Amino acid sequence: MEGVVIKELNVFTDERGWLTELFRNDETDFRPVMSYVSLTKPGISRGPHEHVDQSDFFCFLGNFRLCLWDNRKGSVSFGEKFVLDTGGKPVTAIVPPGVVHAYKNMGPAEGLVLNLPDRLFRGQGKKDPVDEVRYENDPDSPFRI
Ligand SMILES: Cc1cn([C@H]2C[C@H](O)[C@@H](COP(=O)(O)OP(=O)(O)O[C@H]3O[C@@H](C)C(=O)[C@@H](O)[C@H]3O)O2)c(=O)[nH]c1=O
Repeated sequence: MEGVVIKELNVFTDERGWLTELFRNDETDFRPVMSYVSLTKPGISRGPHEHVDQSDFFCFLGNFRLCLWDNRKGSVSFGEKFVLDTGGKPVTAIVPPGVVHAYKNMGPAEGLVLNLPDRLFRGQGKKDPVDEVRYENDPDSPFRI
């Protein structure tokens, strides 16, 4: 899908556990301005959401299904749907504005998702409206996970 970047991370495992790099500014032009982490319980979804100006940089740590819908009228992939099952592998996904996104924890355990978006949530000093269209409570929405 145009502008979406999915990357399966290179995991270094040893007797203590594992380590993986999430972000390097020599590998992408993407420039995060904040980060947060959320925990999602088994069987639970977050989204679908769409941003007007913000791109998200998600990192999935758990067994997640990511669904994307291209809602950008000028895009070559307008109307396309994309589904990725991480299968428990750490995966990052850059999701541009206008691409509707949702994810669901498909596994039996709690899962973590980090996000390094390129806009501040509610702007400088949290004074602005949230840049987000939320579809999860819209019964007429075509976006269903
Ligand atoms: C996203 C965010 C939320 N919050 C707060 C607001 C609220 O009280 C609580 C939970 O926020 P939300 O309900 O927005 O969380 P959530 O529904 O998980 O929102 C996220 O969903 C995924 C699918 C995305 O698309 C992300 O961009 C983001 O919108 O955390 C922050 O303080 N900072 C943040 O950056």
